[in-house]
Amino acid sequence: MTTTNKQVAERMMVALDYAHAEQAETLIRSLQGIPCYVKVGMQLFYSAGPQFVSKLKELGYNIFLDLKMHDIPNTVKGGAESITRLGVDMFNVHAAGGKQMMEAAMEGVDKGLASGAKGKPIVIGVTQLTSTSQTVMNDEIGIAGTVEDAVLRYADLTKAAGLDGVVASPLEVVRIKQSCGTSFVTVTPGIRPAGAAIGDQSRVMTPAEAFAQGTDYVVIGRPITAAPDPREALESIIASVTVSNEYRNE
Ligand SMILES: O=C(O)c1cc(=O)[nH]c(=O)n1[C@@H]1O[C@H](COP(=O)(O)O)[C@@H](O)[C@H]1O
Repeated sequence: MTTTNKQVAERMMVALDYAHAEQAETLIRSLQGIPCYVKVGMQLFYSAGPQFVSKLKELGYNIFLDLKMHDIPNTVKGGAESITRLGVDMFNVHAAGGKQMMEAAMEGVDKGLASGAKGKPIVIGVTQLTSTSQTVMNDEIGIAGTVEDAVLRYADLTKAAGLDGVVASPLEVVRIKQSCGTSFVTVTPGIRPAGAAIGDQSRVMTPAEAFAQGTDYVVIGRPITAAPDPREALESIIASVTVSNEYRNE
């Protein structure tokens, strides 16, 4: 793997959206040697639990634990403390829980660190889910204005609460970076290589386009996990970013 490809791979987060640990293990084996992040979401975590996260950590993976906590501040604080002790590299909470809830998450991280956790995880706020369209946000959920403005509002709130970044679609990255600064981390799902099925996603971009917006990490699930050859799918996504000439890894 070339240095550029390695740098791109390190910013790819493969979503292990499986109901059983064995399925995730099969995928992990097929991706061996590619230095990507792996994302453990609720489907896998609720079935395979913290032990499986520890196992992935022992294999040397960087882990994004995507449990999207959204509860009263005290409960989120306790959840964040437990997650920090688990030793993941990144986790998320819903920005819609508000500033006090997000601050409580950061207090939970501090408590986890004080009780012996090894490293501080990157903590990010979920803005508007990438499956949410303009129409759904306005007419069903009842939030007025553009999706982009709603995402921006959540991003500013997340920053004010002291978190490290947000989950958003790549379409909003430029404005988030303008408003919150270039070091404010953006994690962008809703990634679809050209021609791939969009499925339940709504606000999508190709991997090369997402990196050209200046995103830090892209999250990719089904375009890899549902491919006949997941390793080949990931390698060709990595190569598509390299050849775009738009990706800059400063
Ligand atoms: O927090 C997330 O990771 C997330 C936020 C969001 O707004 N949209 C979103 O798709 N995700 C996750 O990103 C992954 C996208 O998967 P695919 O649509 O299969 O590529 C899934 O695991 C989602 O749970």
